[in-house]
Amino acid sequence: MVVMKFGGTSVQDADRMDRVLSIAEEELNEGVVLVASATAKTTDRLIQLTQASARGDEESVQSILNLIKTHHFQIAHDFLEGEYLEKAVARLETLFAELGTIVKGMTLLKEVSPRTLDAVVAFGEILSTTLLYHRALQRGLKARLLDSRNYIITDDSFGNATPDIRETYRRLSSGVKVGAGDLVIMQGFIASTPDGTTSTLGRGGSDYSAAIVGAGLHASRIEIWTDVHGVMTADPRIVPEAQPIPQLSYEEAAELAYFGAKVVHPSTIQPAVEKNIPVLVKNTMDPNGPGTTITHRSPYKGLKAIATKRSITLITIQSYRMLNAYGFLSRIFDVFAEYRTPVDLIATSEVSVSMTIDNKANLHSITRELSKIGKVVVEEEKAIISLVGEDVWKTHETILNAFSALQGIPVRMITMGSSHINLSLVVADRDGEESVRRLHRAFFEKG
Ligand SMILES: Nc1ncnc2c1ncn2[C@@H]1O[C@H](COP(=O)(O)OP(=O)(O)O)[C@@H](O)[C@H]1O
Ligand SMILES: N[C@@H](CC(=O)OP(=O)(O)O)C(=O)O
Repeated sequence: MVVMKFGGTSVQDADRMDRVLSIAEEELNEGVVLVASATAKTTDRLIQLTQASARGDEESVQSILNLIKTHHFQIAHDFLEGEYLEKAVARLETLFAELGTIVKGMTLLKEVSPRTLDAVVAFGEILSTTLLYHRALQRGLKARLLDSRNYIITDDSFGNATPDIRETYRRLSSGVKVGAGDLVIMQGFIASTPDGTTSTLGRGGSDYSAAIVGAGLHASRIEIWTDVHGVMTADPRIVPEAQPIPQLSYEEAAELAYFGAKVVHPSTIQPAVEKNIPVLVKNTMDPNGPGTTITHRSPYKGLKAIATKRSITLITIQSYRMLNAYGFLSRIFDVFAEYRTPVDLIATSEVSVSMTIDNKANLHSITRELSKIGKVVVEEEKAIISLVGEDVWKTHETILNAFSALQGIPVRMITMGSSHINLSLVVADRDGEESVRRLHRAFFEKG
């Protein structure tokens, strides 16, 4: 059995949805679980909808709602007919009536809790899979539509919930049977708490859903279908010369994903690693292309790709009380733990510690607490540039070449992951893209 995940751009309209079903059909003899995201832009629009409701801005609420409605009804009319169209339209009407009721409540109260936000954004995936399902039936496929909320069970951290993996695997293995010829359609991103309240796995979370479903059902592989040729040597939006990487290790892929190569969601890799299931990243617009295969082993040592993470905050804490002291770092990290803020990079000297964080939600409180320990300097608008590959910094040429490529661009911090897999630099955000382009030129565009 294969799990195939299709992202928002892969299901953006009727043509793409048809393409997706053709790709899935090719693999139906193995049995397919198709995990789909909301159509491109829909999740953003649903979030805008909640923001407009919170302002009590009824005019914007109606216009966003109409945009989402028109788009989905258009898809239904574009590729469905007869009873399939009738059934799909009836289902869409019901879904939009439910959404309308929630939105009315929000607009009246001018209040949107994280729980309500999840209830609203979940409609994106429910709508897209409803359309895929009816089209699959019209195409004569043996299709079933499941609600992921009955299988993926999380805690109540709405907006970025953590799955209860054991319960989720239990429900998947007892409730989802996939035989040869079967097409099971499920939603990415959405889940529920044990009492049935809708939750979500965080933005971009459909990859994670696919990996959880793949691991829970012992899939032979997990395919992530997207709008690029695979994991590339750099973000192709920044570097048009970027090339697909045929093979990567889980560790390399996780590092790249975490440090900004958003083609694969960072958590995706984890459930696949644990069950040793290969992850393939492929292009919906070029299904016969090789894509990227992510497995346990790296095919060769050295640099594979350059990733970048923007809008980073660098926090430096300095104190002479650090000299020869112990327990200092733990006091610092307790502050980050208290405010549930992950630290990405860290560099220390005898009297100072520099750290980067991505999430600024609690920056003010964190700074206030850290000031009790030492002098704190906060620098915003930074970018992390990561050179990733097994043993990437073991050869001194990588470091020499990197610094010579970056001549004239001030490097604020440098760290080398102890796993030898990541050499990261911090530069000003405005220098981020130029740094990636120069490094890519130096390492991948020679000759
Ligand atoms: N190293 C990289 N390789 C491939 N794509 C990358 C990389 N870094 C960033 N990206 C971006 O990731 C995008 C695909 O991710 P995403 O938008 O989440 O797709 P989807 O909607 O299919 O889930 C690509 O369009 C690309 O611009
Ligand atoms: N629709 C959700 C989940 C997701 O993963 O989408 P995509 O696969 O298009 O990145 C989001 O936009 O965050």
